[in-house]
Amino acid sequence: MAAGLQARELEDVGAAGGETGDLVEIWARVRARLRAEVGDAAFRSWLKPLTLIGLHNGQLRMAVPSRFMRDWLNSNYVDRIQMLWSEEQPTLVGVEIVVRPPARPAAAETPAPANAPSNKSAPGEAPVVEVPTGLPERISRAEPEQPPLLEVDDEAERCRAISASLDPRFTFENFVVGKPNEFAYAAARRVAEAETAPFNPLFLYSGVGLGKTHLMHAIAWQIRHSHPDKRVIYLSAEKFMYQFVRALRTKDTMAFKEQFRSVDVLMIDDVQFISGRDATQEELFHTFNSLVDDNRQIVISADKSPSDLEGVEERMRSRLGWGLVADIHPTTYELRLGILQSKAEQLAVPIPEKVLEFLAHKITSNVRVLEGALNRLVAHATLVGRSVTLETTHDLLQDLLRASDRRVTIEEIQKKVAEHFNVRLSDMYSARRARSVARPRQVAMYLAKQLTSRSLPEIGRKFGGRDHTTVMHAVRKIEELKATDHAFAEDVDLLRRMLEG
Ligand SMILES: Nc1ncnc2c1ncn2[C@@H]1O[C@H](COP(=O)(O)OP(=O)(O)OP(=O)(O)O)[C@@H](O)[C@H]1O
Repeated sequence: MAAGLQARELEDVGAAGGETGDLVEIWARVRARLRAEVGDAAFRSWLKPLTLIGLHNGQLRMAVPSRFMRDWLNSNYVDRIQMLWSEEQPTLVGVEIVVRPPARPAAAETPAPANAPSNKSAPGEAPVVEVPTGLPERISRAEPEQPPLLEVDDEAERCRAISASLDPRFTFENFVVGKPNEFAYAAARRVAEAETAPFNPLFLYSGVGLGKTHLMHAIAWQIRHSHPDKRVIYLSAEKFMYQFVRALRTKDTMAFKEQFRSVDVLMIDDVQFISGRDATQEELFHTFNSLVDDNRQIVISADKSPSDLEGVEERMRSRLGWGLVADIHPTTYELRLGILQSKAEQLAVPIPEKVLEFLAHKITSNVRVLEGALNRLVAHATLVGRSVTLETTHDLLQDLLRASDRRVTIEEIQKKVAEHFNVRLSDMYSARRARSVARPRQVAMYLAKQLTSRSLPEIGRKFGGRDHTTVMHAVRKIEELKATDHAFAEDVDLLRRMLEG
């Protein structure tokens, strides 16, 4: 029998069949039945975190770590729990679920379990029978006590260790704003400057290399600057998973949960990484619930919108979309030029405006590639001590320029032209010289020269192994015809626009 139990409470426990241990046994049986009824996934999400506090006046008291969970259990499971429990103990009057958030550990202390029993009751409330410590782990505690996760005692140190990888260049000041990213930028700034979470979570998404990570780091820098006392954790979803798995392996899950659930701002980058990783998703889900309940800010980034995240559970996707979802659109010419001008300004080497315009026009894939191109020009100029010109740019960036040209292939051009002039695709490579097939073939060669960076011999090879002089002749012929035949010129321009998309 647990020490410190009052006579009145003993009566209640007695009604259960004699000993506090009976309560625990009943709970174990009820849990087993619930698990069989609802299945493993729902059980792990909603019922496993439920812990028994005790019984008073026929009222069963249980605890969960967050309000969100309590509400969910009240709407979905509490009646069933009561029914199953009543079958074991007909004197049961009701079931009450209370919130017991995980207590924050003092620095250099081993954290207490989130649901560690406490003998304190709310003022004016009758004390409740507490399940004493020393009961089987699986019943009385979510996790065993463990030393802190990163072997760093001080919690602030732990946060710093996780966020150590913030890039000093990724600040709001260095972020160039244009139409495609103004909404995401404004949302990020608002989160960084607000005293309390204005929308939760902030979900940023875009294609590769368009500035999600930059904005996340910028939020972290800004908060660090204006609220140095706030605990901010920034990490990739991959790292979150890695730490979670390590915590499982070393049985450090309590410290893990504690660490993530006690921050002021949690930022997780590239959340698409958790696709198909069920245990990590579940942990993240509970972390989110706990933080949102406490009004702590969460910022997430991904390469897709929440609803398009395949391999991510429905409840998680809906959770991710609850706050503000902001996407960054592909760059425009103006934004690319703005970014290049801003980066060029920071470099010691002068870059002619013509070169920046050329790059902004040619390299459209993403900002990372654009930056890479600029860095390559600067590195070359610095090494050989020669200034950057349009010519050196062409030479140095051949591969990049070709890669971005690859958006239109010669095969696509041949197919489109054949369709347009109603000839067979094979006529693009055949030896037939009849005007009805030779002219479309020449148009295709001309467009291949205009729309790709392939050389004349390369183009010739793609057209049935023709010589480069044949391609040159075709290009000249089409230019002549365009200059003299207006309808023909329009036809060719239309094809060009269709191919350029
Ligand atoms: N608007 C912008 N202004 C200045 N730099 C930018 C801008 N957008 C992107 N960048 C730069 O482009 C590079 C790639 O951006 P970032 O890493 O943030 O992209 P991402 O969307 O997170 O990419 P990934 O999908 O690969 O994670 C970074 O160096 C970043 O500073």
